[in-house]
Amino acid sequence: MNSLPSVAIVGRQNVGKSTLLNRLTGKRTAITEDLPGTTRDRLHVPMNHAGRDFILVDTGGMENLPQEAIARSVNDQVRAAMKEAAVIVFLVDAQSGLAPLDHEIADEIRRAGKPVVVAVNKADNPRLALHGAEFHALGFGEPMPISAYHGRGVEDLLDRIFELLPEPEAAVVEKPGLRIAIAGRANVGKSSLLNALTGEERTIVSPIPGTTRDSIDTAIDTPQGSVVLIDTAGIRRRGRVEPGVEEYSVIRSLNAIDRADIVLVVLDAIEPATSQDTHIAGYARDQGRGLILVVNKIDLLENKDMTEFDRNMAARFKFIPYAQRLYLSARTGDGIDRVIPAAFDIQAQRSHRIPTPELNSLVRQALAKHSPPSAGGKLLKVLYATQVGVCPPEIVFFVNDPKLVHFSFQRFLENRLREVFGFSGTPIKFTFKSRGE
Ligand SMILES: Nc1nc2c(ncn2[C@@H]2O[C@H](COP(=O)(O)OP(=O)(O)OP(=O)(O)O)[C@@H](O)[C@H]2O)c(=O)[nH]1
Ligand SMILES: Nc1nc2c(ncn2[C@@H]2O[C@H](COP(=O)(O)OP(=O)(O)OP(=O)(O)O)[C@@H](O)[C@H]2O)c(=O)[nH]1
Repeated sequence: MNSLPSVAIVGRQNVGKSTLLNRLTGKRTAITEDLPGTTRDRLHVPMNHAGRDFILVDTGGMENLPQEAIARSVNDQVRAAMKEAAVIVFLVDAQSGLAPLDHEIADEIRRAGKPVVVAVNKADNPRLALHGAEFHALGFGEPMPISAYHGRGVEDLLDRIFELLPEPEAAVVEKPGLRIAIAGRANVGKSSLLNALTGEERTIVSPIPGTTRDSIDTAIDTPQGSVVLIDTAGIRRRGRVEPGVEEYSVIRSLNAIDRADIVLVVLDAIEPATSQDTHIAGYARDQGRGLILVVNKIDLLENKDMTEFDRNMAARFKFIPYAQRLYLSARTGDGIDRVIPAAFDIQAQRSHRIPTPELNSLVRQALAKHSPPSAGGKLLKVLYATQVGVCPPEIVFFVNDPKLVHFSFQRFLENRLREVFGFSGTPIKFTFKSRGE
């Protein structure tokens, strides 16, 4: 995956992490205060230095706060940030000097095994800068004296970070084939589905939520054509497992959707519509991906008549009425053989191009049936429609006044289009432009 490298600023409380972040980004993004522990949640700020893009990550202070729980979750977040980081900026304080906790943090940083630069902050004048030497003891080479507050040494620090950043990745050569993402929250059976589709035990399946860590692409040949399965780490429910790691799982899952043609939103038959489920499906829709709602674990359902269940599903997911719904069991294999053909079918529908004359005659007929909306006596006129894109299909309507287009009218047009041209399983993008635009 071609994601931007991140640079984590790590250090105990009150050494000036937020101040440094503000200085580096030239913005007042972080809240700084004299109170220790102000920076609670991590901040990610995109940066560019000397033509390199990276993401600067501010971490909370690594202090053993009396409120054990909060402290531990902060530490987990810091660890997660370090794990993800390409470079670590270890920030220490020239004015308070080398503290025992600095050594503990140094050990943590060593465990992360990343390139490190020690920045000695609050070295506001040359005398204080001399104090920097004692931080040699941390074992990360020459410490760099800086003053985040006054801006001293900050450019040099950026240059040093730049040197430590890895070479930009060569553009990843994506494998050819239909790209199918297996998305869903933790424990719905994504790994099991992947195994069932590939026909081998290639991922570790476990009843403990959060077992699938990294997204791995798997290429398979099917009777319908080549497929690349994009596996995603579960989108975890907030506060459930390992704070910090959860956040990265969400980003990774959304990344997988970004890279896919078709998204399998995997649901658990026992609990098929949590807000996480609808969030994932909504994201896939907004990205214009083909959508299949895969209800897994149907072997656990007592009532085998799915009519009522399916009616409820349609109601819960009425924001994507065109999404296909498949019922299966990754465990027993029941229904598995319908997944890949359904994905190829949707891809064909997403790729369909309506010839302009056909499209316009459909629009004319639709308008004749449903009198178009008007406002203050002004009637909406559709002058011309044309499909400008595929995957997802995108249709532009030239009208006399786009303000006259109501949501209900758009829905009416969409329904007519779907009745005639299908477009099953795919969102359609509509744009209304005024004549001359
Ligand atoms: N003299 C001096 N003070 C600084 C400098 N940089 C930061 N400070 C002060 O140090 C205090 C703590 O700064 P913050 O940026 O909030 O520190 P932090 O590390 O983000 O703190 P936590 O959120 O508690 O982890 C503030 O009062 C800053 O004004 C500096 O270069 N020189
Ligand atoms: N009864 C039944 N259990 C299933 C089925 N599919 C998966 N499971 C079980 O559900 C649990 C979670 O399955 P996984 O495949 O690890 O789920 P996941 O979505 O990859 O989970 P994370 O790694 O947490 O994101 C395991 O105990 C599986 O054995 C199924 O079709 N029927």
